[in-house]
Amino acid sequence: MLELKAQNVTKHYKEKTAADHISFTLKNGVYGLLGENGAGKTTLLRILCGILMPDKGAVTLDGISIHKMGASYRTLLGYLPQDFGYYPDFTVKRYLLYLASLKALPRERALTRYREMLKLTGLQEEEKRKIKHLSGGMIRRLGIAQALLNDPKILLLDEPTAGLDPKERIRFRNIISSLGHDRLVLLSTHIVSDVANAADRILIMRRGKIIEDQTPDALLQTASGHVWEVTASPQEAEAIQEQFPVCNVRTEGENLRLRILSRTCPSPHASQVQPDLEDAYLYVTENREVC
Ligand SMILES: Nc1ncnc2c1ncn2[C@@H]1O[C@H](COP(=O)(O)OP(=O)(O)OP(=O)(O)O)[C@@H](O)[C@H]1O
Repeated sequence: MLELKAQNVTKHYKEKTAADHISFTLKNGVYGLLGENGAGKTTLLRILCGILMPDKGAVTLDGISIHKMGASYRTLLGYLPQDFGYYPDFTVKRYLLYLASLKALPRERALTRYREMLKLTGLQEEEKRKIKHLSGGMIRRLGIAQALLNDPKILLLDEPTAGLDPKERIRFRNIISSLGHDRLVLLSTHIVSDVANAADRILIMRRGKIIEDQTPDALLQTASGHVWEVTASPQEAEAIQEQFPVCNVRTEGENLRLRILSRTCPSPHASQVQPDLEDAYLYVTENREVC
């Protein structure tokens, strides 16, 4: 099994530290890289791809620097950047076969993989359509199809669900879940539900640092006992929101039902509830502010 290792990876853009002494080891499975916009996810993925050199630290595959591996690393890699480049006037078929030739796939193999990828991503009916006529969701699926053409053992996906509607999102998640068995998939997103079911491990990134690296169950455990719900009048709700991080608010008649993070019981009327991953993510990222 492959072992992709980041050791003390650090990257600065002038005074900004986008990756700050990041270390982890990834093997086969699906990993969710969660973090708000600007946390440093794209920078980290570009470093893991070998497109960007870290200022400090190293990325190794089975103990060998990915930069030393060069082309042999790239044959193992599939990458879907946030804005992947495509040619709007190409048809789906022309585009994927063109990408297959860039990845140096022999003709027969290219055609087989092309058919398999169309099926996996549900784009069979679109093969003759020009990319400029596809929906945003179809284009994202085309992106994953191109990233998978060479059957990569390492698949890095940068915000693959950005801009998708809920139905496309679910479809995408199902594709991702089916991929992680015999490869390493790292998926970056700022949307917790994108990785809640699919990820074997969740890495949370904040201000260039990996602040958590846990299984979803362990992450839920972290927030256990710290999530509460309370019904409050709009005035009371305002006071609560000033005091505690609020995960969710919903209207209940004239009142509001608040879901809040607190280490101790925040009000005599509050009841403790089981955390979900959204709560746990907020708990971890807002930890210093949870009283
Ligand atoms: N080429 C660059 N020059 C200067 N600063 C940069 C550059 N690329 C990224 N940054 C900064 O580094 C930080 C991390 O950016 P990065 O794009 O890696 O984060 P991200 O988590 O992927 O965010 P997003 O989801 O918005 O893309 C941000 O503050 C960003 O403004």
